[in-house]
Amino acid sequence: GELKQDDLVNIYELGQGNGGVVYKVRHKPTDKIMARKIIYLEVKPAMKNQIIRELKVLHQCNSPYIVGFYGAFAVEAQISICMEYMDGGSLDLILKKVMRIPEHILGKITVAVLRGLSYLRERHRIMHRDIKPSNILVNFQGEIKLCDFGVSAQLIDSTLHTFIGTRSYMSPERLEGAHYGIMSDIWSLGLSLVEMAVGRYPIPPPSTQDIDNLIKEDPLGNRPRPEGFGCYKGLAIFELMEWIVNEAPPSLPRSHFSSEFCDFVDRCLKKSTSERADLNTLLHHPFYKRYEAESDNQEVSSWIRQACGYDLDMNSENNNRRSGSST
Ligand SMILES: O=C(NOCCO)c1ccn2cncc2c1Nc1ccc(C2CC2)cc1F
Ligand SMILES: [Mg+2]
Repeated sequence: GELKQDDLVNIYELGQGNGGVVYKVRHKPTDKIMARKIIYLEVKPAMKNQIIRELKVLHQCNSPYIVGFYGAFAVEAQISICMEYMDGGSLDLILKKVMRIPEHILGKITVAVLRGLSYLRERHRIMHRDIKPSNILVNFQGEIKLCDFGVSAQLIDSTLHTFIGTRSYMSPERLEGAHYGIMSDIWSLGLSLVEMAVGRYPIPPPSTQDIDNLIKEDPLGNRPRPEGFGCYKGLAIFELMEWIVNEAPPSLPRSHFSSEFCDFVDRCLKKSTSERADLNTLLHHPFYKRYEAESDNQEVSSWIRQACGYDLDMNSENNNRRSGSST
């Protein structure tokens, strides 16, 4: 049945950011644990109803690579979107916990993101519009799923002006105000992969020396990050956008990553959309092929558990530590 506010009990806040706050909640009638995102919108009632109507399409968005949807409703100026609770949190929070994400895990993440993007395009004729580590969620079963994609055109329009951010995963063509589409999601995937592989937002690109320091210091990439690392006082957002549009794209050093992985991100990060690989090309790329065969989630499940500091032999219920979620 329909979700309504009075049936939900807040457990704790999962995250905040970019105009939304997310709570871990319990749905009393079914005792189901959910994530509830609340977006504040001062819009006319007609627009609010249109947003809720458009969000109902999410009931048809069923894929192992897309976060589940339970329902949406509006109360005053709040839009609530209730979705599957992912107990491993989002990849930006995982990245804060560990130094870097190892290549074999990034391979599984790439498979999930490309399959999720394919599902959204083939079955719902939509692009994601906001691919970045905080919109890729994981759980202790080792599943990797996408959230916060642009299913409601009215919600997109109503939140366009609320862009708050210190970093951009937007493609050069989108930053320039040109027409953009799925190819813009491919750029965002490439940039996200470089960030997760190296351990910091990759613009301006880290020097080879930076990379050596990153890897030499911590080859396995699992030591907790020392204070101050990664939150380098980078460029201001406008300088960042100028850099993305005017300078060479970031790339991975072949000294520390496989040539297939380096080639994969290079093809995602071509500044010209005509040179950039499209979804189908990437689905045939050796880097994707290397990981698409593996069907079990066990490897990712073990890695997520150790990254979240869970002992492998304890189940997650015993630890009531918090895990983050998308914002
Ligand atoms: O949440 C968002 N941006 O995050 C910024 C606010 O923290 C956005 C934006 C535009 N959108 C247009 N339509 C939906 C959304 C949408 N949210 C959203 C989309 C899909 C799901 C699927 C069930 C998993 C959950 C969602 F919450
Ligand atoms: Mg988000």
